[in-house]
Amino acid sequence: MKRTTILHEIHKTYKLPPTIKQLLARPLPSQTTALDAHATSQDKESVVASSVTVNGWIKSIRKQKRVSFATVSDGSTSAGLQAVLQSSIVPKDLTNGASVRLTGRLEKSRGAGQEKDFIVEEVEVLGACDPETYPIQKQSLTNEFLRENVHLRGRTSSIAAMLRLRHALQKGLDVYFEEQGFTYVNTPILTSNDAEGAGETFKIAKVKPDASLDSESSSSPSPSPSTTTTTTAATTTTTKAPPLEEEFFGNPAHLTVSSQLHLEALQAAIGRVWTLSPCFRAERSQTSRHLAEFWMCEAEWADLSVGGATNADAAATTPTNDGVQGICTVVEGMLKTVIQNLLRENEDEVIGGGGGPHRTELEKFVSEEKYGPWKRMSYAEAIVRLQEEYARQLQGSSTLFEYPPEYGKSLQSEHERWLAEVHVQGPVFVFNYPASLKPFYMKLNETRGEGGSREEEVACFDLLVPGVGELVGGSVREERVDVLVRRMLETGMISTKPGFDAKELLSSQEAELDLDKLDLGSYAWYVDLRRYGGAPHVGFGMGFERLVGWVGGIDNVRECVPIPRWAGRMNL
Ligand SMILES: NC(=O)C[C@H](N)C(=O)O
Repeated sequence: MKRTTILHEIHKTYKLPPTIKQLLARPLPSQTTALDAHATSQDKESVVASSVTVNGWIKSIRKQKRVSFATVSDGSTSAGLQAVLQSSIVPKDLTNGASVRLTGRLEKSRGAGQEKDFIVEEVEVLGACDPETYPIQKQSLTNEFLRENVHLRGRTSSIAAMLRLRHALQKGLDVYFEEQGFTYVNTPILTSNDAEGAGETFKIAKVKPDASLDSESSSSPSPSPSTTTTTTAATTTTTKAPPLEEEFFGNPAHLTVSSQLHLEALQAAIGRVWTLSPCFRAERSQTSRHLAEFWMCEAEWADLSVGGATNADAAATTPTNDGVQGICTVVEGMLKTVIQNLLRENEDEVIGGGGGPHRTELEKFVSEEKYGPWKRMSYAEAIVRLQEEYARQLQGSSTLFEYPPEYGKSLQSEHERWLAEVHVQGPVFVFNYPASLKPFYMKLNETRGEGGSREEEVACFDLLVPGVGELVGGSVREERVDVLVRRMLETGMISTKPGFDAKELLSSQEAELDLDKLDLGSYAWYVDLRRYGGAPHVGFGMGFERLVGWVGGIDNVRECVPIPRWAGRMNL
């Protein structure tokens, strides 16, 4: 048997009934004549059967004397199925929110607004839903009300559309990375490192020691430190102090803030890797762009062209595939692929709440004719543009940046949004930030800014997009052991072994730091990656919820994740 035939047989035997989306996409039996003589048996099977059973939830119901109308949804599409029922078969508990099994036939609709009607012959209420107390009422509900009822909010059409959008975006990412020869890998959630060195990790609490290990060790001749002996004049009693809690893994553990470091280890083994993983940041931030638990799409790949000069200023106007410019090219390709896929699959329902201007804008950004390659500018140039704008603002325009832009300071969200929304009016890559603003793993450029006047800069970029600000960040990774270790020592991430002084080592005239004098702690393995066949490589990370927000035209990342968590809120 041919492979396709075998697969077809398997799909026939082990298949679930069609979803509403699948049913609505199939031709009706009355339209089968449209299938010509060349139609395959698969085509014929995909015609709607004469009797179909649908499981779903009642979204709305209008009960009339003779005939009742209900909209039924199973979540597979925003278009509900329009069910027409003889009122005589409508049970009392067929109310908004109830889960039902309906059997009947699909017919060409006589009403406007939908192509097909579902003429119901049998109704079974699988789970009733008290219409008086059901929180998901038909009137529009505020985001805050739905966050409080997060366990039920997937029943609303906007959150359900967001869930389908996440799915569609993930499929698009899969397509792009597959085409580029990447391998999808899984990285750990628990880690011994703070990948950003920014101290925003959630720590895993210590645990009580394992009692069974205790009894094994009780045969040891040395007394347990948790046993104390109290002597009084009359009696001698032995009481056990509560055992000291210990690290479960033997060393401190955290929830990961980024998969990057682990991805780098896998990259150094199989070349091109990517992941979409949960990340956790213990920031108290209450902004519309931050969550304590979020998903990040991250990729690392070997870039053997990166070995040379990495100062990308020269390449700013002609995108090349070297160094940081090469990463920007990949990120642009990835986003254009993902958005094109979405637009082609006509996922209109999930873009900006049904298309409209937001869809048109996205179409423009991914079109080579209408928008072209995305703009790129160095951090130094961005600061100049922002300072010009600030000067204009000081001369009397109504809004004034809260933070005056200054070389050497981080771009604030207001700066990022002005660059993307007003200055460029579209996505813009900002590259080569001062090293002091960025983490230890970013590669130091070989030249210090123009004329040596600026600080040392790193070969990195942020992609800023309208409505969101920073969507993606990435860099060439520092593969030179000495440069890497120096930055880690300077920033206090690693220390010296007893008897050595960090300041002295850093200022010594010796060409390279002596690793034997350093305590690399939990970063020893990361340094090893460079010592054993380390090669130039690059990577980036993209907040998945921010992508969902940008593409979906959704204002707050709390509405871009199924079950959001942020400082002060975790209802389930
Ligand atoms: N993988 C990345 O480059 C993302 C970066 N580590 C971050 O967390 O922002």
